[in-house]
Amino acid sequence: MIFAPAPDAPLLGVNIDHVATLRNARGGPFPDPLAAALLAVEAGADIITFHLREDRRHIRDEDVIRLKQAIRAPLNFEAAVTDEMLDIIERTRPEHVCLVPERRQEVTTEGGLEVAGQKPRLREACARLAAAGCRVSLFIDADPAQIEAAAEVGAPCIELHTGAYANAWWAQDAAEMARLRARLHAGLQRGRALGLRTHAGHGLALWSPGTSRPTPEAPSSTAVIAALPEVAELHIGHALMGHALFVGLAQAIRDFQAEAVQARAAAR
Ligand SMILES: CC(=O)[C@@H](O)[C@H](O)COP(=O)(O)O
Ligand SMILES: NCC(=O)COP(=O)(O)O
Repeated sequence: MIFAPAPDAPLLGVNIDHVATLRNARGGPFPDPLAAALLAVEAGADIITFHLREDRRHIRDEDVIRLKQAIRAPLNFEAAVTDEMLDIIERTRPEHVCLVPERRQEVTTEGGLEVAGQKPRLREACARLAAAGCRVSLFIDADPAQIEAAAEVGAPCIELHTGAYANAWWAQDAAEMARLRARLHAGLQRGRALGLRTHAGHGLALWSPGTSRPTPEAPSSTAVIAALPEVAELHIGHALMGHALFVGLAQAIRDFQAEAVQARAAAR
């Protein structure tokens, strides 16, 4: 199906972290997150997003260098607010930076950045990264105090954490979905009123639980958030890569079967 372009549709940042997760599970070079990023750009991704974690559990320093050299779309470098990360970002000079919180034991980014409680530190980081030519975004919860603090410290953008909404969606908890959608929408509107560019991301998915495809009655979590008019960018990774498995698995099986059949024929 070909969709007519919607001029106000959110840009899509494709997060490639979990291609690296899969690669690192075996310690070899495959699958290469750079190859995934190249394919993503060719397929229409507007932005390539990646998170260089302090523990390097998925993306590694050499991936960052290779991405910077080879990717022509804007890079969105997600990082904790540490001196080490700020130094790496200054050397890399990605187009976009998203400052995120990190905890060693978390399985993923479980909450938003505490901006209101560390304004001097964030003000300094935003100024440093702006001086390096990076557009800075702060990854925060849809909390009015954090949104106002983001504007105060000079960040031009915020990305609202959609993880709680995404979890409610997986559980199909209608009351919680309605409450969290309204909270996100109010947060996006507050951000816009403060002059911020507003993004959203984390945990967003495409297929509805219990159905093979989203329907108008049970839209995907991605559709619900994308429909909010203040969302200028969506950043999606984990479920997008999971979705790729299901849209690509049948072809992968055919490719491996063909390889085996041809090898056996050639060996005869
Ligand atoms: C900040 C954010 O929400 C994600 O982009 C981030 O990359 C999550 O970390 P993991 O990819 O390690 O789950
Ligand atoms: N900032 C959110 C992001 O990049 C993607 O998060 P996820 O879809 O991997 O949960």
